[in-house]
Amino acid sequence: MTALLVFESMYGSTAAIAQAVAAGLADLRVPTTVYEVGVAVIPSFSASPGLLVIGAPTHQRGLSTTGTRDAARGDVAETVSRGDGVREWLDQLVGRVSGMQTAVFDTAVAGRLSGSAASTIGKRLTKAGAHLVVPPESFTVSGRSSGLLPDELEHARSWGRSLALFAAAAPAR
Ligand SMILES: Cc1cc2nc3c(=O)[nH]c(=O)nc-3n(C[C@H](O)[C@H](O)[C@H](O)COP(=O)(O)O)c2cc1C
Repeated sequence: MTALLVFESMYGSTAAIAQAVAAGLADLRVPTTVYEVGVAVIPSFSASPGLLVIGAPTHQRGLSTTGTRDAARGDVAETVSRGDGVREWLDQLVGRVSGMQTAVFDTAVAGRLSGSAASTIGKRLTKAGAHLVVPPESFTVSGRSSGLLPDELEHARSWGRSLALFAAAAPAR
């Protein structure tokens, strides 16, 4: 099995989680290609990855929009993602994911009211017929642009290892 991981990130935290998840998959011998969403091609039916993993920062309790990305771009000299985000990438993807094994994650601040980009992505994928091998996962940042809480990279690597196990155990579709 191989995996494709596509992420969006403004300040770098979701990018760092993406690399740690890929390292966890690699720990269990699942080669994983990681792409920032702006350069990620849409997987085709003929070249479908065994597992598609998608991650994004939580903005306004869900996926980023042009407006929230512009707001983030006002905070720093350069953001990691410079164009469209996962929301727009999913618009192109949803017709092609029926039966695909997927997993989704986000970064968010701690709290009951923070919302979850991963939950939004997961709903769109399952509605389009994809299978989530594990529930959506959130990794916690300490604030809007102040980075990940300690231990979140190890949490992400461990989640990556669990993805490899669940994807391998899932029935063929
Ligand atoms: C415009 C904007 C809106 C945000 N809204 C939320 C939110 O509703 N809930 C939340 O948990 N975090 C929110 N955040 C904080 C982001 O989750 C945080 O910036 C992100 O996890 C950092 O990841 P990144 O470094 O990959 O961009 C918001 C950030 C921005 C810039």
